[in-house]
Amino acid sequence: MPVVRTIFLQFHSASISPFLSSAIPASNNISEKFTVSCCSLASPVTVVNGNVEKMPSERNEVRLGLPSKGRMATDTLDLLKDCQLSVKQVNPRQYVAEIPQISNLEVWFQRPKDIVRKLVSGDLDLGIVGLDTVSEYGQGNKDLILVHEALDYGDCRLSLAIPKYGIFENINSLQELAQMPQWTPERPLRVATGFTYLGPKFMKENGLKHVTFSSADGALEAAPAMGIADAIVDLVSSGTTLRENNLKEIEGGVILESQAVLVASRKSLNQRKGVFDITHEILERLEAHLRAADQFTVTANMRGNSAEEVAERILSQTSLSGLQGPTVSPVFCKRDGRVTADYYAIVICVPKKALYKSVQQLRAVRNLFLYTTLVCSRIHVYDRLI
Ligand SMILES: Nc1ncnc2c1ncn2[C@@H]1O[C@H](COP(=O)(O)OP(=O)(O)OP(=O)(O)O)[C@@H](O)[C@H]1O
Ligand SMILES: O=P(O)(O)OC[C@H]1O[C@H](OP(=O)(O)OP(=O)(O)O)[C@H](O)[C@@H]1O
Ligand SMILES: [Mg+2]
Repeated sequence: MPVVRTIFLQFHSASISPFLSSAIPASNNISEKFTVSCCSLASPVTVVNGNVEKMPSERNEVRLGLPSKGRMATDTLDLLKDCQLSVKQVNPRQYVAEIPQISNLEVWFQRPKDIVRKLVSGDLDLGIVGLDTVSEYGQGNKDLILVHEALDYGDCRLSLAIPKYGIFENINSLQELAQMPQWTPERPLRVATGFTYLGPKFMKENGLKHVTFSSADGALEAAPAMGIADAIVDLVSSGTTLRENNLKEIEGGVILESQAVLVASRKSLNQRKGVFDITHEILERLEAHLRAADQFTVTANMRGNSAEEVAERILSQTSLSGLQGPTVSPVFCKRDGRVTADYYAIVICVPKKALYKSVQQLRAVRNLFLYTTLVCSRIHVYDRLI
């Protein structure tokens, strides 16, 4: 289950708590990465991605970047919908949209990597992308804040994978790969990847010396069989693509565990009017939804002499006694012209991980009574944050 591991906004003060050094490590100004010196001109030409100004640009609207394409796009809209935030696009070919429930917020559809770049350049204030994209394109920039780091979709890992066959047949760990005599300065381990920041950083941190990287986009898994590379660094989810291409992951080879995250620009949060409040609003809705998604209501009808007696029976069970509740309500029926309540409907709220045990214990109690139904359903909206 998605545990919401980090919420970085402190709502009672205007400050942002210190955070996140592991996922987004050392500071690094991303605009340096896009600075190109053009040798044929007398003076160098600087190419930056987005806004060239150092300060946030003049605008009054708060901007949220959402993935425009790929598997994250639909899932992100679905999540927002579950949080009662409907993204209204005037037409599907337009890149700007609004969320009527939040005023002064513009939604911009962008490629995930461009969302990260534009957060850094100050052209977006908030964004939803995979942690892998934040880490790769954010390159440790301290301006990027993970406001929510577990949105519970887009789960995958960035992994090093090698062939199952040939010289790699008996290699099953990063250590064994590093110790292979084949890798020399003249013939290094050749790795194909789209993650040209995280890949080399990982190899360096793990002491692999003779390694070269080639950048590639898509269908990376074919590179070893084509003789273009010895290994790959790519996203893995089910593992099917690796398996079908005769590749394997190795012990110690996971570079990053990723899922969708809500990212903000620290500068925007501190300096741009409205960003903090809107972030708070979105975060509360996300939290309410994600917490509720882990909770189930269990309803059972039981026979008893009184509501108190039924409640006592239920609370005598260890798994059920710690829960708030139960709610016990009489179920009325008319018998021989008289209205009576022989049955009681009990409702308890159970976390997903306690569901099986709770249902088992309810069944045990239920055996003492006549029963009609036992219904479990996911709670869709929590009415308030705990
Ligand atoms: N196989 C996967 N399973 C689950 N999530 C994934 C998987 N591959 C990628 N992701 C997540 O979805 C994000 C977007 O991936 P997606 O493949 O949709 O876009 P892309 O790779 O940038 O574009 P494209 O595949 O069209 O070139 C990734 O950054 C990652 O967070
Ligand atoms: O472990 P699996 O479930 O098989 O998923 C892994 C594959 O998914 C991604 O590719 P994608 O489908 O995005 O295609 P791409 O290579 O064109 O990006 C990733 O690059 C892997 O190739
Ligand atoms: Mg892809």
